[in-house]
Amino acid sequence: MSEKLYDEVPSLDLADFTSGNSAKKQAFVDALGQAYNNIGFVAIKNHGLSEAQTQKLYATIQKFFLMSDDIKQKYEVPELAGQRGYIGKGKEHAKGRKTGDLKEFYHVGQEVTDGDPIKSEYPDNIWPEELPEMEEIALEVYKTIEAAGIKMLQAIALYLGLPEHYFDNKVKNGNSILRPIHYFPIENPDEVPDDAVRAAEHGDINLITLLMGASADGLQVLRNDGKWIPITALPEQLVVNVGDMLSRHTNNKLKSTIHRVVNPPRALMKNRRFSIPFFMHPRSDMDLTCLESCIDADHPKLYEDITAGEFLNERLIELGLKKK
Ligand SMILES: O=C(O)CCC(=O)C(=O)O
Ligand SMILES: [Fe+2]
Repeated sequence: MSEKLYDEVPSLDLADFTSGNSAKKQAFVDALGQAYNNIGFVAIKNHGLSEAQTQKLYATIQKFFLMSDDIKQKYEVPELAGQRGYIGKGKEHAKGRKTGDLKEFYHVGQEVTDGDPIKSEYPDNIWPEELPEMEEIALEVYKTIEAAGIKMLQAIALYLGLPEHYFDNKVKNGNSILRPIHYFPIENPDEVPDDAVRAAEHGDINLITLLMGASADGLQVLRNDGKWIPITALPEQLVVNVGDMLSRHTNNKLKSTIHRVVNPPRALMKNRRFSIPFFMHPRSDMDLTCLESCIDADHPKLYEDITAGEFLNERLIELGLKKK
């Protein structure tokens, strides 16, 4: 691992990868690999998502979260283990914790439209009747970020010495989730548990996460030396990080870095925050067994063989979203 200590998350231009200039493409792959071998996060521009799409989705989800809890709860379906629709305040906690995070969120999943039998594995999306505009913009953003994610995985494949299109079929109609999050205002900080935070420190479950610029500060990533580094993406950037599935598949060559969302100072707890991550998952049958090319005498195999579907199931139980 390179010992470089980053003071901020490196910024890359996805157009360097897609433009057809082979030197730029290679430079992108090298820089991405270096960052993922170390801090596990980059910020990218030219990802294909427009400012207008971003604003429209934010406006829509703000309307949703500002509705009453009674209305929002109509869209909460516990039997789906939080995989679609609304997930209420404090329901999810980080792995290894009991206190729920100070957030509520909404899950939009894959819409399979090409006859792929995988459709039967996925629950239908849930759309709030109060917001007829939500379906179209959420699915448009879903597809656009998914396309950027496929490009990022192509760059990652090249860095790993795999065929460029190694991940393409594995993520085709994959189990990805778009998750608008509302870190709700807290008028009286004494009313929440002392150790409750917006998002306790965690690694993401999936292959990679693509995060749309948040409405406020708070996201921090844990550097190798134990220091928390704030992530301040520019409005035109997506923050893209490695998740546990990819770190497992690469025997930790790529780092799924621990991150968290801290609370604002006590006096500012009444300020809300919104963010929208896209968790890019493969199809459930993807084999996450450590790649042979990532195992050698200095890097013994760290993980048991497991499929993406089995790994996700384990995690949903650990996060409090699914019953055993
Ligand atoms: O809200 C954010 O900025 C990040 C959220 C996050 O890390 C997550 O939901 O996994
Ligand atoms: Fe996360």
